[in-house]
Amino acid sequence: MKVLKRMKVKEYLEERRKFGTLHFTLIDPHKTNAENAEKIASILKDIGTDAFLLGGSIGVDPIEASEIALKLKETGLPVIIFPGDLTNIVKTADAILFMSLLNSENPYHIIGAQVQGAFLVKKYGLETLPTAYIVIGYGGAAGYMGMARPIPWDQVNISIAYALAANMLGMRYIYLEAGSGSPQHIPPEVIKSIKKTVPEAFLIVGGGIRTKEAALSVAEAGADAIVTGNIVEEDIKKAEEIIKAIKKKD
Ligand SMILES: CC(C)=CCC/C(C)=C/CC/C(C)=C/CC/C(C)=C/COP(=O)(O)OP(=O)(O)O
Ligand SMILES: O=P(O)(O)OC[C@@H](O)CO
Ligand SMILES: [Mg+2]
Repeated sequence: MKVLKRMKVKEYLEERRKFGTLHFTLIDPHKTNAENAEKIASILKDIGTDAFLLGGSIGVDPIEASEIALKLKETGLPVIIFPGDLTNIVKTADAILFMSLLNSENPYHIIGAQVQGAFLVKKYGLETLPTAYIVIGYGGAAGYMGMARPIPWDQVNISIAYALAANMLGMRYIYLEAGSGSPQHIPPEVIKSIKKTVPEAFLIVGGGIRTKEAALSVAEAGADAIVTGNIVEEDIKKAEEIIKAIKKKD
């Protein structure tokens, strides 16, 4: 595997997905400081996490976030901004999920924030990963702050139609979000149907994944990457188990 420094994040993700489901560790700068992030990063890198997502819905201090990004970068793994808003955009990251919350009721979260952030992203030289952000079910803080109209869990066809429309609009990455801390993760049948409809899309799935069984069911349904946030902060051993399970190290 080539080292990331000579590789674009997009190429790195494509290369890695050939070997199975990826794991993304989500770090929220509002909840984790640079020292703690460094510890988490070194533990989870050794177990096999593939990249770091950096972001939060609320209370992000861009100065702290840029310090955290620097620490995470020391692992050699990509640091990808997962923006809750403009304060999440920092120069020291490698890339950004340049995302539109497709099922928001507020155009600000569909195209407004992106217009406001575009010059900054360009100025910082961040690699952009064009992402459809689709909120399903619970929604959590992201759903609330992003004024999403979450798609009901059982309305599988509506979720498929969103993913198809995103793909037709040229969005390479599709993030299926159940909401941070969701009591339920994205149902496997939703993931399966979307994977079948848009097999070429890079499917990121997150929200409410807290056990290895849950992670495995999401991976087997066709997720290209699984995101875990809360469990990393609450019980790092469980996060390690999740990574080992999807990397088939158990
Ligand atoms: C600035 C650019 C390019 C885009 C704006 C991005 C959009 C559309 C944001 C609106 C939706 C939103 C608020 C997403 C948040 C995504 C995120 C960082 C989630 C991480 O989890 P938290 O929501 O912080 O969960 P906790 O409650 O566990 O802290
Ligand atoms: O914190 P959890 O529930 O793992 O959710 C992760 C992520 O999808 C939130 O945006
Ligand atoms: Mg958060």
